[in-house]
Amino acid sequence: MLRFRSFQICKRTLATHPTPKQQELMARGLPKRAPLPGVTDIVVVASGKGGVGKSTISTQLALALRESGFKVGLLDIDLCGPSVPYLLGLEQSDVYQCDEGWVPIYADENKTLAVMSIAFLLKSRNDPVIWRGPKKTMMIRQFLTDVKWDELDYLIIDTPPGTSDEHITVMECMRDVKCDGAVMVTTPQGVALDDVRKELTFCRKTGVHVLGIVENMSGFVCPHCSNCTNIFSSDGGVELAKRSGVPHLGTLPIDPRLNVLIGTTRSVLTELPESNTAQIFKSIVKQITNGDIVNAVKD
Ligand SMILES: Nc1ncnc2c1ncn2[C@@H]1O[C@H](COP(=O)(O)OP(=O)(O)OP(=O)(O)O)[C@@H](O)[C@H]1O
Ligand code: SF4
Repeated sequence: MLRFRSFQICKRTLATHPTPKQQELMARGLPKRAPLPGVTDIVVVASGKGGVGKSTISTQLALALRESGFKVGLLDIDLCGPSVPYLLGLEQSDVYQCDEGWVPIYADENKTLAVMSIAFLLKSRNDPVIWRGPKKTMMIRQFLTDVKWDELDYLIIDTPPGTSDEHITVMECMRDVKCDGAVMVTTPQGVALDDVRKELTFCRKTGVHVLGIVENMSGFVCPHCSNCTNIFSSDGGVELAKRSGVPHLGTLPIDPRLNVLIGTTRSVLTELPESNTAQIFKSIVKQITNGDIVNAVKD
């Protein structure tokens, strides 16, 4: 049986231990709340629908932020199907506890990418998470607060799909920990868009600021000539962003070369620097980091 003990949260505060990014922000006179000790900005990656590429985007976004020089944490709270360890090839890693909480896995020697997932607590990848309602809720809440992150510029949170109870709990927790914003992922087709539209309303109701929409799997990049072909409809995410009054952060095609990176901690920025896919990730990173999500208005 899995055990998830309660811990005293680290007492480190923004005032006594600001990260370099927090110091820079304070020097610029911008007020900043530090909802999790040591964490400057929290970005949640969400969608109203499953299978649209949340985990892929969370992982590559975390890696792209790391390549851009930030200290990054990646928290996978998809209790139904935690796939971040698989995507990063960290499935065999073991987490352990210290007095201050769970110690995340570091994806590199320089400790620039820290990873925590529910999957690290399961004996095998095939083990289901069998908790019900209140236990799951408690687990998610503890998971958010009981990880001992080192100082992070960004914590990326990969969430469960939008219809589950867990998802609702996660988004409610986001409000409580004062998340800086949500990146909504959709595919261009109507079904996914409908779900994301509902998710946008849900974010508005729960007071989670939406940083913008990423349209994923929009067209297919040929592995031979790199031409992009629109197999289904395209631009649904762009339209939704326009109509909802939220930024469109980028449109990613289905790029089979992304799948080659599965099981590694390599970023599309370093592996395919000339590709359109890398440029799109670069642009998303730029919008998140330049857009000063510190200033993001919480609805
Ligand atoms: N832009 C892309 N190009 C190529 N493959 C992609 C792309 N985006 C996602 N995929 C692939 O699609 C599948 C589903 O992606 P992913 O697991 O990231 O979705 P998800 O939204 O996190 O799913 P879930 O709702 O189950 O958590 C994976 O096999 C992933 O490798
Ligand atoms: S896009 Fe061009 S290279 Fe790729 S399969 Fe089609 S014809 Fe061939």
